[in-house]
Amino acid sequence: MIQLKNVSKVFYQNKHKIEAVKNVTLEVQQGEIFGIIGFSGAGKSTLIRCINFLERPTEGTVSINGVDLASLKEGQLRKTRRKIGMIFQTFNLLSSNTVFDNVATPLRLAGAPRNEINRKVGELLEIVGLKEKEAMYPSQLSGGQKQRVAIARALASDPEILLCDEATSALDPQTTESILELLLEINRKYHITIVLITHEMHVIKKICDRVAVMENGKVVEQGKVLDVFSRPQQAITKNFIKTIFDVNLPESLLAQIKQHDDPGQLLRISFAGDHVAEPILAELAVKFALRPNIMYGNITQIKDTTFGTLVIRVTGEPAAIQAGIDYLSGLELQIEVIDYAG
Ligand SMILES: Nc1ncnc2c1ncn2[C@@H]1O[C@H](COP(=O)(O)OP(=O)(O)OP(=O)(O)O)[C@@H](O)[C@H]1O
Repeated sequence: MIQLKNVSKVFYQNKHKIEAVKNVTLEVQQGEIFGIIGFSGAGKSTLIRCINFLERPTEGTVSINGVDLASLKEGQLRKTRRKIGMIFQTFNLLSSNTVFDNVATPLRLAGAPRNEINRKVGELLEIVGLKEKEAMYPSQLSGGQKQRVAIARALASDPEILLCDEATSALDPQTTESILELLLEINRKYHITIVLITHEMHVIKKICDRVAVMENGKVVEQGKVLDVFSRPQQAITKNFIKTIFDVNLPESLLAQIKQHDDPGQLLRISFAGDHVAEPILAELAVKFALRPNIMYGNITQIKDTTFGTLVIRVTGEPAAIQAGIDYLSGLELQIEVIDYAG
């Protein structure tokens, strides 16, 4: 488990104080994929670099499996760091080394025997799907292939934790998908804890279990991705979600609704997992004699769970509408009455 307690990091540039990370407390459980999202300059890179002490926090503690990194001597810290792999947006491969040699480097540095290196590098290149490219040089590879080499190299030390610093930001959408699939596979097969930073909500949605949202050096919101997605608290979180999943009714539709003689009640229903299959609209009609009309809907996949939102207009007796809302609320659906009058 990774524990960050009240971590702050201050830089000084020409005597100017920059508070890159401010009082961050978070825990990453063994085996989970934890995402940190924020805009450029939010402090994500600095924070993730504090996890392996590439940056030493100015204040606060970082503990890995209960051990405070600040308490370790240089040799012990190096040993702990070997269990924390890292990959970068810019891949950081040695351009004069072949794919094989890039992946072999950590093993050679650790003094592994030649036959062990050959076996392990072969196995790792197999995992990342690049066995046939082992004699090539980084300049002969695509961005996605370079990142695969970097992932294989990071795995060479059998890490328990993999830190990903904007690992897919330099890649096109299709290549991003395949690298995210690979990270997911590595997490599931080898139970490696992954901490990633990104400015793309799509990355969080696809592979993360939990997420922390950073703004101006602070973590302003954190939780399970599904919870944060369905009940975002902060404006910045809502904006990130909006980039991939808009829950709002288009203005033109709203204008049309206002013109109805009996506009009824507008409800936004959000649902996840099992509730996707429930015939709630038919129930409203049959049980409460309401007339539900679908105005707008959106559905998406958040890692393994389906999440959707539906805006409906219900007309009928006011008491029946309230009873219908109570009924939907009882189903553990998230119901929101949209105020369209204003
Ligand atoms: N070594 C450094 N010296 C001085 N200031 C720094 C240093 N590293 C980061 N900063 C500053 O700290 C703040 C946070 O930077 P950081 O790179 O952690 O943000 P980020 O969220 O990762 O942004 P990006 O996505 O653009 O990399 C910025 O104002 C940055 O200029």
